[in-house]
Amino acid sequence: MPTSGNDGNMNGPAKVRNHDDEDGSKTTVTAQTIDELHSLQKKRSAPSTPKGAQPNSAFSPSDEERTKQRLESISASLASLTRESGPKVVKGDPASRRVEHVPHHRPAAAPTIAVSDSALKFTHVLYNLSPAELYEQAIKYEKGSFITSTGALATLSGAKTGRCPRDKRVVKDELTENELWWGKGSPNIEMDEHSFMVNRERAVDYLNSLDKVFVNDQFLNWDPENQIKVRIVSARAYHSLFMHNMCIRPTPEELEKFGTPDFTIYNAGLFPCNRYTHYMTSSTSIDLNLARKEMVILGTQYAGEMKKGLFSVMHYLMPKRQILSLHSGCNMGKSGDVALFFGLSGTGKTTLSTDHNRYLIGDDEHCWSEGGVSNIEGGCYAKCIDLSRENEPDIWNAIKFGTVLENVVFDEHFRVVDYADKSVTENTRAAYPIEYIPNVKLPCVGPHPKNVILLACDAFGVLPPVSKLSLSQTMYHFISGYTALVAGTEEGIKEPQATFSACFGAAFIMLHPTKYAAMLAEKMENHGATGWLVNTGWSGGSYGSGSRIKLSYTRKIIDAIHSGNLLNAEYKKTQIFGLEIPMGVEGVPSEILDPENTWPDKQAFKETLLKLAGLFKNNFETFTSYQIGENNNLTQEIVAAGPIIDEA
Ligand SMILES: Nc1ncnc2c1ncn2[C@@H]1O[C@H](COP(=O)(O)OP(=O)(O)OP(=O)(O)O)[C@@H](O)[C@H]1O
Ligand SMILES: O=C([O-])CC(=O)C(=O)O
Ligand SMILES: [Ca+2]
Ligand SMILES: [Mn+2]
Repeated sequence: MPTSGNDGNMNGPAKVRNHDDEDGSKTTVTAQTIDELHSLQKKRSAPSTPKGAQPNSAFSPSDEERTKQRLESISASLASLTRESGPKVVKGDPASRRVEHVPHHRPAAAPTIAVSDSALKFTHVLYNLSPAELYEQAIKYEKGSFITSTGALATLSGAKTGRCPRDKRVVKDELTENELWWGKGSPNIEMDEHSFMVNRERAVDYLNSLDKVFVNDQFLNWDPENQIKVRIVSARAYHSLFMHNMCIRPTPEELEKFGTPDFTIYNAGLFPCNRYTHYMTSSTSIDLNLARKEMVILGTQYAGEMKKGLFSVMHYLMPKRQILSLHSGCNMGKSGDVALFFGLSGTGKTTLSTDHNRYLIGDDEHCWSEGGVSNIEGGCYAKCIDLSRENEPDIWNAIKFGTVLENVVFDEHFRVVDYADKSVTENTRAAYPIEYIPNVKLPCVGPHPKNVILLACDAFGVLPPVSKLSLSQTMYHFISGYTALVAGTEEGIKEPQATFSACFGAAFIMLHPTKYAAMLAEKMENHGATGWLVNTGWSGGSYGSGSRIKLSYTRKIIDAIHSGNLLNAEYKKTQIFGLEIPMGVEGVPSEILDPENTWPDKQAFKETLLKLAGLFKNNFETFTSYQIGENNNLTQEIVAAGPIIDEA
């Protein structure tokens, strides 16, 4: 606060003075009290639709009515299903005196047995807070929340720093029993409706026991005809800001018309599930009920569960509308050419779709419909381990005010993040709104893809840096969903671990993989898309002797795919995997294009290649008994497009 020059009291505490003091100075405030001064600081947000008359009343009767309806809707979301109709909800922070609109909530003649003390208390609702408000909530109330030197919000996700796929449950009822993929290899582990309700009640009771909950009303999917309205009820500002960034943010006008959500998440992750509950095998449970359109989270605060839980929902809802949901990144060139980037975690979807020379449509979850592609999300979720300004400038610059930084380590005084530090976890992450990437394509939609790039981080070092795939090879590798990362990178040399995850995201799919594969084949064929396999992993030997392919080389390869130069290059076919590899790529040393050249020990190369081929074959066996598409020809072609191990 500026101090008046002729005040004569420069050393004392600043005084609040009235401006019609004797000196009539304009440098003093008009407020009479500190409270009044504070009340001047915050201006009411303008109502989203201009109301014409009554410029002084910020809330016209219809605004009031709308607020009441919204609180009733939230009260219904939070209602216990075994007691009275819903908790008393109040808008605003309980710590601030400005509490708005207590709805007159009168349960309809509840029987005494249904009345409990919890029915007498209020639950404050912090509804669609802004990033600044969420920062303040996090810093005030959530241990481990700090502002980093670039303005991001550093948070801790608690004991869980990654997803828990084994704790995911899906309600098996008459409908889902037949519709979903169950059994071996499926990510859908069943639970019954009753156990779901036990967990739901547990989550709702926990949330209602708090002074306040956060509620986000947002959208999924940039395709306006297939948009899904989601409500996220959570206990932490971290969760609310994460979803604010990751889902599509409604405009004030859209929020006014929001109405009833299509899907609701109850995130009670701070509270464990009860292992006496049927189907519970740990204190963590992520439960999906498609009939009720609800998800319950207990026993994990890792925010990625919400993001990927909703992705599972989309993997159910979209194929019903003949829309293919994809675990892929997506970008578009200046001339409108769209590329999809599939790959398991850590293979480069976010890194390679964030390309300074192209428009970003999205980094992780998309839909491919009759109209083209659309991003499901409103934000990106980038891995931060070893992040550098040089290699990934756009992601680096996106880590600023508003961005959630999970589980990173920083200097205690300057709050400069050390991205190399894995003390909390190797899975450090940044969640930021997509418009933090400068060349974003808004709205995040594009025409039909021209290139479908399958990313594999092959730590065995035997897959070529790039190969052009036939349609059946694309399907073979899509269904296989291969990558091989190295487990404990710090404990010296370890065998790479091959991972096969159908559709490059088996943890999120709800139907049998062949359903998605058939849709992809049809769309690629109809729109003339070319498939590519890009190894972002090892070259010159397996993990331990070779090294990871330079990101700059991979970027050159991707450039050549986008430009169309690679489509017409000269090719040769590899042994065993039968992959077409180019003789040259601009900016990439030719000798690395055939991995055999880069291995000093040719015998070791051959053995490792055969070993990997065997792993592919074993994995694919479970799919050979399924038919893909309308007739059996495609299935046979796809099986034949895998590696051929000649025993002779
Ligand atoms: N040649 C390369 N190509 C791609 N990424 C590379 C390469 N070399 C190193 N990397 C690193 O590998 C990581 C790829 O992670 P990225 O976040 O892009 O994975 P993702 O596929 O988006 O995973 P998720 O689905 O978990 O978000 C980054 O940290 C990147 O810097
Ligand atoms: O969901 C997460 O935690 C991160 C992610 O994108 C993935 O694993 O594919
Ligand atoms: Ca990613
Ligand atoms: Mn992902």
